[in-house]
Amino acid sequence: MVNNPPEGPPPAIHAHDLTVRRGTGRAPRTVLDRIAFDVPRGRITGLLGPSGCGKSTLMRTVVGTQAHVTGTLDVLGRPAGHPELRSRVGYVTQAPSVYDDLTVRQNLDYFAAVLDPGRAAADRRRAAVERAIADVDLTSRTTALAGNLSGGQRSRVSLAVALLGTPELLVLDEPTVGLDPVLRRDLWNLFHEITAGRGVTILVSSHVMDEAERCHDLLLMREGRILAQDTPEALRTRTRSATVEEGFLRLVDEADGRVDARADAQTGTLETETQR
Ligand SMILES: Nc1ncnc2c1ncn2[C@@H]1O[C@H](COP(=O)(O)OP(=O)(O)OP(=O)(O)O)[C@@H](O)[C@H]1O
Repeated sequence: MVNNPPEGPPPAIHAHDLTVRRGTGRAPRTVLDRIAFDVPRGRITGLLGPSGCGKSTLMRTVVGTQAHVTGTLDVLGRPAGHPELRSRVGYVTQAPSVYDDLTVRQNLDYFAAVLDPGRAAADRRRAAVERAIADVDLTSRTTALAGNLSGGQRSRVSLAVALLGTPELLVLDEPTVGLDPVLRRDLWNLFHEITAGRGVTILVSSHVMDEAERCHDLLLMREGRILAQDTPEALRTRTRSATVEEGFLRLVDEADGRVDARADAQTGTLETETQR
């Protein structure tokens, strides 16, 4: 691998010269454009940027479900999409992938059976389901139909499914969309517990800049490129900004050569929580 510091463990994700094209026909669009970044292990890395900048595409590429990929993308020391990564990487898509007509426990039993099939694995599956339900704090709702749960609870079921295989890396695509501030805080606390307690690496996307402050590290994206990779504090200091959002806008202006036009950039580049 290239660009790794000599000391410390290798990053959970290493990308170099990574390009993704999407769309059919003669002229597919370049959605990720020769990007390079590292995601350190055992930390929460936030992937932030405006709607349409390529966050979901990058996540799909990391979990190996995206076509038309060129360049280098190593995940947990293997090329993205390697079969060995199936049980080592958990992925939660934007829409909660649960069956509404099954209960919480039935959903988890089903996904556990897909992940670890066979009679011989029954005890292991039962233990994994119990642990995942406890992890997301849904022990009191195991017999509820998923279709009758609140948005936050459904997100938790999706997260529990992703936790079933005890992944080393969790890829979470905008898990807090549509949740109220209390549920968002609870979910972020859960992410921190998962990372601190088990050393799991989390790559989580959001287009709400407030959430940047909850991450250990940030990848700021814009129009298919990485604008910055930093900790929230380093980003604020480097850009002499009070918030990550302000720092992001300053970087956008610098990239556009519009350092004096920040007021323009504030008009809708990003969504803040108060606007949602
Ligand atoms: N199936 C597709 N075919 C062609 N282009 C696509 C397809 N899906 C997404 N795109 C384009 O790729 C770009 C990146 O989309 P992507 O969904 O990765 O962005 P995003 O940052 O996750 O957006 P959001 O925050 O709204 O989910 C967008 O310009 C989008 O129009």
